[in-house]
Amino acid sequence: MNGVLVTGGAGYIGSHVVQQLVARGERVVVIDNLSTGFREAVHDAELVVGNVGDRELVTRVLDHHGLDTVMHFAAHTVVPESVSDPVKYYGNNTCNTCNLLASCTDAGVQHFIFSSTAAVYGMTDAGIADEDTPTQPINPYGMSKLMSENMLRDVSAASPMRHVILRYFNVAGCDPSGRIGHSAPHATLLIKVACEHAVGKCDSLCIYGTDYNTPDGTGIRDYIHVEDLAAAHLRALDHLRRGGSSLTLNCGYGHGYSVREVIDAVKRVSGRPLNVIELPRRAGDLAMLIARSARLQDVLDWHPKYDDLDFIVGTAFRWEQKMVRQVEHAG
Ligand SMILES: NC(=O)c1ccc[n+]([C@@H]2O[C@H](COP(=O)([O-])OP(=O)(O)OC[C@H]3O[C@@H](n4cnc5c(N)ncnc54)[C@H](O)[C@@H]3O)[C@@H](O)[C@H]2O)c1
Ligand SMILES: O=c1ccn([C@@H]2O[C@H](COP(=O)(O)OP(=O)(O)O[C@H]3O[C@H](CO)[C@@H](O)[C@H](O)[C@H]3O)[C@@H](O)[C@H]2O)c(=O)[nH]1
Repeated sequence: MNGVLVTGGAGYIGSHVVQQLVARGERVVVIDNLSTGFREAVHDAELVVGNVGDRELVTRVLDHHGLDTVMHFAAHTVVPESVSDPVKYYGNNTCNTCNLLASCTDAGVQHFIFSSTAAVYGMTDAGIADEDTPTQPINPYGMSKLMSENMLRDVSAASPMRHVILRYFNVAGCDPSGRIGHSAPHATLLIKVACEHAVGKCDSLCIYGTDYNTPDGTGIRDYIHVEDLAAAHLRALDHLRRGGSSLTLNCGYGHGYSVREVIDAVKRVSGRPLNVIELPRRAGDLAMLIARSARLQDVLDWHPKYDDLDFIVGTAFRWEQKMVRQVEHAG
């Protein structure tokens, strides 16, 4: 019987994937401890509140529902926090993933799709990474994910399970219908923070570094809309169900925008002036990181629908406006 366990399905990216899975008629069960996720983000799927590292619980959920696929999003995700508290990151991202893999082996899971990150690459010569670029993470977050990738490859090699590792670049935007979005209260991601400022949640927006070796001196990233990323997960599932081999794939559009270009887009889309403060570089940041994503397009026949900065920013901005209205309504 087909069915998907989505770990971290109450979080930002997981909830968008759950929505797409349910929309095409998949049987979905979510497990999430709600540490950074929200019960309200899970529509139309069963939510089990618990820890992915709880081997007994996860095995029971997999067996009880007869689930043959796991999509693993549950993790801590804040890079600076991983530097100050590495044990938290290795514990949740690596040790809990090891327990989850043990549950998958026990329950005979066939397909595993893993949320990895561009942070596994670290410094690249030209700021562009393909899947064969050496992995040299420069922070514990990236290392915790790389260790999980390696565990997954080893477990797959020793069992009938096959996997797809998706290395996300900078994920942004929200469901265009406005049903779900990015609700994290202490977000640090540029597009979310800029949109929070545009709706008045904070007084200013900081640019971290204006002296990078880039055309306008600010950092360049490859921003992928969360709905396009979610669609890549469904393609990955189809690939594994067709009997496709295990894969590691970059998820990005293959081109980037600078911090100043993103800020201009937020001004354009919101129609609001922004109070921008220029600060020194943030520790651990790279000048540029862009995906070579031809493999994702070729192997999974994935084609982006929302490769447009103003569209991405527009969906993020409308979600922030909705959250402000909800707070005003509640007050
Ligand atoms: N947001 C990005 O730009 C980005 C980029 C690269 C990779 N990723 C990866 O994508 C995945 C999802 O990230 P997100 O941005 O949606 O973050 P998020 O914090 O919104 O989602 C993570 C979810 O996992 C849950 N969770 C955490 N630890 C858990 C545990 N031990 N047991 C059960 N549930 C647990 C949280 O409650 C939350 O709902 C993560 O694995 C992250 O590393 C995100
Ligand atoms: O308030 C802000 C926030 C960010 N930036 C800059 O904006 C760019 C993007 O930063 P951010 O949105 O924080 O994303 P990254 O630091 O690139 O990291 C994200 O993207 C990675 C994949 O590329 C993921 O692995 C990480 O989890 C996720 O935090 C960088 O140049 C930052 O210096 C600012 O100038 N001001």
